Amino acid sequence: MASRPHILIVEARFYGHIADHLLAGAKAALDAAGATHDVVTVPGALEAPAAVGFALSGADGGGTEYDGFVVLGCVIRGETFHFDIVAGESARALMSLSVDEGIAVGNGILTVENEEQALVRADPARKDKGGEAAKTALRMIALRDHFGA
Ligand SMILES: Nc1c(NC[C@H](O)[C@H](O)[C@H](O)CO)[nH]c(=O)[nH]c1=O
Ligand SMILES: CC(=O)[C@@H](O)COP(=O)(O)O
Repeated sequence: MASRPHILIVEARFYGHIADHLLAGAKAALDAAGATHDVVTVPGALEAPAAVGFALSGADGGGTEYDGFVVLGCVIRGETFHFDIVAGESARALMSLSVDEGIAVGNGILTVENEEQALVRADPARKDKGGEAAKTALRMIALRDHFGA
């Protein structure tokens, strides 16, 4: 793994107060690991995979300055099928990017039934899913480096 992994955090701010918690947890985990990071925001979880793709293509059209990616967001079920689309498609697209592009991704997009479930999972002092996603990205960077991939 790079001496100081450089991470892109993609933050979906559909629920800003939830995103704030997730971001705090992710930043704390990256800082504790000695990693550096940049943060970009997107409107919602559906846009998060595209942001990763933009970073991968980059200004020079190839490669990326980032060793890995942490994607943060919160999808809360409403009255319609849209939850399934947003939750399912964002996860599917991130999974496809990680497998097809061989990139290290920590998926910290919460998919929950209500705000209380989201708060418990976003809070760094409780389930800290943002920190968990950051640690996952770092682990996958190390694993990729182990295989020389
Ligand atoms: N309902 C939630 C959304 N919906 C918005 C979509 O993510 C997307 O921005 C919109 O469909 C325009 O393309 N996004 C979340 O992140 N969380 C939700 O609960
Ligand atoms: C997950 C969503 O897109 C959700 O906010 C949509 O709510 P609704 O299904 O009530 O329109």
